[in-house]
Amino acid sequence: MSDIDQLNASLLAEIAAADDETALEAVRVSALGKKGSVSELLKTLGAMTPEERQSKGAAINVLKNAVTEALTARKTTLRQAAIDARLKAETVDVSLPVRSSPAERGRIHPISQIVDEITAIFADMGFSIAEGPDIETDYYNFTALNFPEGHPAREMHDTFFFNPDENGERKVLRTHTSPVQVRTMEAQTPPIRIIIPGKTYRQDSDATHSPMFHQVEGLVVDKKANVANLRWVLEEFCKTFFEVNSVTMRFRPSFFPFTEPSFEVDIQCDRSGPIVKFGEGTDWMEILGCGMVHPNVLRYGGLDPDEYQGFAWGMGLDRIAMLKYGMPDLRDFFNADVRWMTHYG
Ligand SMILES: CNC(=O)COc1cccc(Nc2cc(Cl)ccn2)c1
Repeated sequence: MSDIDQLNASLLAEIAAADDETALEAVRVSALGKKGSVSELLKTLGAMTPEERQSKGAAINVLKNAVTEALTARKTTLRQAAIDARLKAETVDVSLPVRSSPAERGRIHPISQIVDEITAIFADMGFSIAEGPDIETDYYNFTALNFPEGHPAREMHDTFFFNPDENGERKVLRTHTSPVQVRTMEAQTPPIRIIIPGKTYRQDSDATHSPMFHQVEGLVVDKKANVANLRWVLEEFCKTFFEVNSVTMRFRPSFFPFTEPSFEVDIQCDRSGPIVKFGEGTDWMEILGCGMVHPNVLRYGGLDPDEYQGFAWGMGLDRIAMLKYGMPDLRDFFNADVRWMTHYG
């Protein structure tokens, strides 16, 4: 066997024995690198006679091509083997049962569950869902909702204010989701039937008040909308939400700048036991505020109160969720304690 045949055999054996790309690269450098065995052979051609160079040169080129092809083939094999190994290691067996621990499964936060549940109930009644900015202008959060200048709600003790911007305008963190309703009245010709879930903010924090809380408000504006319609809409909602066939509600006269008349609504329940029961009992639980949209608010929305009427309501979601889930402390909603989530989620 010639020295070229011996080199060919040993290089092909080294290439076959390389079990990863690093080892294979080392073999390539040892054969085809500047000081590689094949490169050294090619350098000997210079000192040969033309006849020797012709025969030896051809043989060395055959060797070089054979080694190059073997290196390429081996690299492809190794790459495919690496892909197969990953596929095997990372394969997810979708036929496996779900993980035992709920905490590992991940879950929907109870507030999100309640938002989905309430918006689904109103969506079934023909309402659309509207959203708006959490950072609102003073105009949409107060003025367009008929809050007079100097109203206490406009004070710092209740509302988060931003520093005035370059135009001297002071933005606020919205204290309710009502601004979205004004924006909708400006943008949409009645009939309007919208439900607005969202975060709201107030300078308040104790066992039943969190500085960030969730509200759902609703608005109906049409050529004919009255208190009887309002009562029906809220009764239908409560029966579905509290899962009872009949519900007794009490409308107590109240006051909100943006509604006239205004009411606070209680639902009859039984609070004698550890868990509040709805649809029975002789106790009352306040669940929401509502009323006929004040004519000034219709006007701010660009509507003529002689042509259109409306009613609206608002409820604190966190409070409703505490009622439904029987939770003692509102602040637990936002502590992201896995034990709490496991229990309520
Ligand atoms: C937690 N929420 C409450 O205690 C009371 O919320 C309420 C009560 C009555 C009406 C509304 N919203 C509303 C919005 C517009 Cl644009 C016009 C008229 N009203 C919200």
